[in-house]
Amino acid sequence: MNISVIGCGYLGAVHAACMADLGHDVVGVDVDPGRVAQLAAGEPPFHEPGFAEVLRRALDSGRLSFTTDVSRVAGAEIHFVAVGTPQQQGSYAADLTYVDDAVTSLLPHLAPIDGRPAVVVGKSTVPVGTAERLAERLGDAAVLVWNPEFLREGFAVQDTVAPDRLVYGLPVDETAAAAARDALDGVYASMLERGTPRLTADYASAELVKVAANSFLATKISFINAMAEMCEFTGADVTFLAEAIGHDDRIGKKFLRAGVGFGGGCLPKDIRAFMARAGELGAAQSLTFLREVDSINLRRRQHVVNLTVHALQGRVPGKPVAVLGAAFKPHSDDVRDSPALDVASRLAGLGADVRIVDPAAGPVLRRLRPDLGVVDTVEEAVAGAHAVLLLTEWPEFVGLDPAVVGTGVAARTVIDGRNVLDPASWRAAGWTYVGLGRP
Ligand SMILES: NC(=O)c1ccc[n+]([C@@H]2O[C@H](COP(=O)([O-])OP(=O)(O)OC[C@H]3O[C@@H](n4cnc5c(N)ncnc54)[C@H](O)[C@@H]3O)[C@@H](O)[C@H]2O)c1
Ligand SMILES: O=c1ccn([C@@H]2O[C@H](COP(=O)(O)OP(=O)(O)O[C@H]3O[C@H](CO)[C@@H](O)[C@H](O)[C@H]3O)[C@@H](O)[C@H]2O)c(=O)[nH]1
Repeated sequence: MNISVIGCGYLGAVHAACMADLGHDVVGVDVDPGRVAQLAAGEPPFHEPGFAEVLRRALDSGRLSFTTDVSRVAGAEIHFVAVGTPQQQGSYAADLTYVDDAVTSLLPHLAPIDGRPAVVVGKSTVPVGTAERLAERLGDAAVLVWNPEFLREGFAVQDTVAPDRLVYGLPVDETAAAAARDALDGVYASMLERGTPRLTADYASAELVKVAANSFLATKISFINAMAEMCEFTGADVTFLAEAIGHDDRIGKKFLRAGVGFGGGCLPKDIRAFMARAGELGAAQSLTFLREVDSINLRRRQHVVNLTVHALQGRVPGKPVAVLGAAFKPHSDDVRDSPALDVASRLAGLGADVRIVDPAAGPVLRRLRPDLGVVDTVEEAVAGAHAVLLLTEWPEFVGLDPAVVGTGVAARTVIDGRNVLDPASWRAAGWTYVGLGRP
């Protein structure tokens, strides 16, 4: 099928390449000429395992191209909207400017193909009610489907081609809904043939599935981080607690890793936008718990700062501190709302001589935060450090030998912000080990 993808960031670029790899003809459109040039040259503009290979294969097949010229979407049967919906400056609400701009730019190029209406598919994460408003804006020019995306960074390719489920939010008009559903089924045929569950609903339900899922995940993390706080008060071990409660199938083991908390371009801004939307709808009370989820999460960052200040005996200015990790999670170079970067920034703000190292996010960090001391190796980061903070659980950090790391430091204190190191072996090597809710 002929497809266009508007917005080629983490979501759109991976979606475009994967759809072409599945055999569709895809044009990816982005307003950022640098990004388009990189993608067209087969260079991933971000770190995402497996993406470079899919991108290269899709480009070589001749089925994938990238452009800044939105008129090139004419001829596509299906147009995916995958632009950003970041948090507005000074408010919790989502900024829908990019989504509205994308629709505005598409409108002149939408036309029926072989008598079938054009189909616009919203993939961006939006406040409930957005799809209905956009459908009105599209009028007769296209049928709108809301098809939220659930991919995780670090697993984006795998999650795109083998999702847990597909959700379609369809228009009320049954004929339009059937046409749009069939068109989207054509795009996802290989997944549907493998038995991927496909759930259809109205627009509002489909939009809510996405933010409900992210709210649940964020709540799970803040729940275990609240338990970590309780463990800190009682001397109990949150990693044991998580394992023990996780044996109950109703609770499950996933998303119960206590530490410095959640970050990234999704969970933090999505729960805030959800709260903002609830307020607009007069339903703020239904989501007050998310306020607590957010504040537990942010508290963990300050807690790590406090632990570090304590380790430095309150004498922070000028003290070298090694920060291992900058990305919001391993296997990504995304530093959007990253807890690691936030902690590093707060410590730098207190005057610490922060040296931060990340296997993937170094170049991004040098561009975005030239004020921070970004280094290339763990050795450089820990040289002369009075405290070592592990804040992103990259395998190369988890596997560090405490004896080797210890040779470079000024003081052997490690703060394990992800509870991934083995306290016994670090202590045996002469380190003061500080976990988060873990003695
Ligand atoms: N990143 C993820 O893992 C993920 C997963 C699921 C859903 N989402 C949602 O998907 C959306 C996109 O997220 P992202 O992380 O890919 O964002 P991003 O910021 O990485 O990418 C957005 C891209 O859209 C481009 N853009 C902006 N306005 C445009 C326009 N009018 N026309 C064409 N291109 C335009 C930008 O230049 C940028 O390249 C968000 O709503 C996000 O919440 C993201
Ligand atoms: O037990 C856990 C699990 C995760 N995290 C943190 O939570 C954040 C988010 O992790 P994850 O959800 O794996 O990454 P994302 O790529 O942001 O994916 C989330 O956000 C996407 C965008 O909406 C959704 O599509 C995904 O389904 C949803 O998992 C990261 O900072 C993790 O370090 C924890 O602290 N403890």
